[in-house]
Amino acid sequence: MRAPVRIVHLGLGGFFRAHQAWYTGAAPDAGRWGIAAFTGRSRGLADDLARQDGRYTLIVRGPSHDEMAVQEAVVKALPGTDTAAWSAHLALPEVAVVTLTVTESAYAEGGVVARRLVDGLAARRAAGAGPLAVVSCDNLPRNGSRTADVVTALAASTDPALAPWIRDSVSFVDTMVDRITPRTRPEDVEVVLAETGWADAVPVVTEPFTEWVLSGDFPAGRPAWDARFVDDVHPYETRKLLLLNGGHSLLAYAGSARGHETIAAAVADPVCRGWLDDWWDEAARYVPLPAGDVLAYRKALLERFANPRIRHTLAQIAADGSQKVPIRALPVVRGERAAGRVPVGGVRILAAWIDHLRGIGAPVKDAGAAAYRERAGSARDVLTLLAPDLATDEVLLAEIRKALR
Ligand SMILES: NC(=O)c1ccc[n+]([C@@H]2O[C@H](COP(=O)([O-])OP(=O)(O)OC[C@H]3O[C@@H](n4cnc5c(N)ncnc54)[C@H](O)[C@@H]3O)[C@@H](O)[C@H]2O)c1
Ligand SMILES: O=P(O)(O)OC[C@@H](O)[C@@H](O)[C@H](O)[C@H](O)CO
Repeated sequence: MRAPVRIVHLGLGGFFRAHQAWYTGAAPDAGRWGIAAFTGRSRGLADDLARQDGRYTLIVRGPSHDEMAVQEAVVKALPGTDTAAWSAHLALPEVAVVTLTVTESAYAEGGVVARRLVDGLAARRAAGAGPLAVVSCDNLPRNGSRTADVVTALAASTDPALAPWIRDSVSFVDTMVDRITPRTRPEDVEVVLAETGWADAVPVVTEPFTEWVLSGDFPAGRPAWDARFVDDVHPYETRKLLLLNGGHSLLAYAGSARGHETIAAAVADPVCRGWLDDWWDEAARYVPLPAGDVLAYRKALLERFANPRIRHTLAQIAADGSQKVPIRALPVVRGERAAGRVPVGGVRILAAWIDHLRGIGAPVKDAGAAAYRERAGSARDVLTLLAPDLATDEVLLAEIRKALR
């Protein structure tokens, strides 16, 4: 017997299956919590997974060996284009939690997050199905508040009675999510077949490390996830966004420009490693956690990045830089300039991203990049668009120009 659907997910992909679905399947009350998972837009993965009744193999790939286990928490896989099914699921009174992993760009005003949640929550209100929690698991600062803002803004302009209902009935939970999950490759399908005899069309590869920190209420309940529940997620999300994701973006642009293809290859290059240390030294000043904790996190992170069996491509991480660079680099650059220092690591990220916009290193795959590419010939013009407050900082501009290839 499969668990009943009590969680609805939007953004069925690799990360959700390695993280939230894994936590749900591993919880002691897993039998009470099934997930109906919708893709963000395309239908291929939903169809493949539906053919396997939602089951798939999670390959936990350590530096020396793999561990594999079939995951059962996803009981339905549906295409994001089936908006009727989406609203019908959100209107079920037994559904208590909605989770999201739809990438940073989907949180833009009028994007998928706002549209789908407003439609689904309107159906829930009409059905009298009661309160629930919405948990954004995307790499955005204050992801819960960000979700609340875009959803309530759209509700207020399209369905004025819905906005107060959302305020009273929906809890937007802030989270920090962490588990490096590269895109599945054809070789991974073959490894599962050879190891287990099952021709799983859609396995997921992930690293052994995993972390989930949450802050907020679950008015209709939640699984007994083995996660950390705190009053304020901010210190943890800052640690992760600046050190891990910021480090990733640095290597994605600067490492690919040096001919590397993966994170592991880039950190094995002493030049890239030096750049990473520069970035971590300055970014660490902005992580509001004890210095010893930050140092331990850096040490563990380096081991995670160096895992040679995880092929996390720089091209995958480089995508959507226009959404990621402001979150991952600018807080540090602004802080350092306000303190009168030259942010060597932050400058490296900005210069490498401008080089990338100019066609150096990983290819540009970013729906928000057109305006930046038009201006990529001039560092000042890029900064004017990215961070107008920094575009007249002549010291910063001179350093960026020096760091360009
Ligand atoms: N992969 C990781 O290591 C990792 C770790 C932590 C957090 N995350 C978060 O999870 C997100 C998804 O990562 P993934 O590895 O599962 O990617 P993926 O490509 O496997 O899946 C992405 C999902 O999001 C949907 N999507 C993408 N862009 C969209 C858009 N603009 N509008 C609507 N839907 C969209 C896709 O249809 C798909 O369902 C990341 O962007 C990040 O915010 C990923
Ligand atoms: O998933 P993105 O596109 O937001 O960012 C790419 C990586 O930096 C990211 O996926 C990390 O691997 C992840 O955040 C680790 O938990």
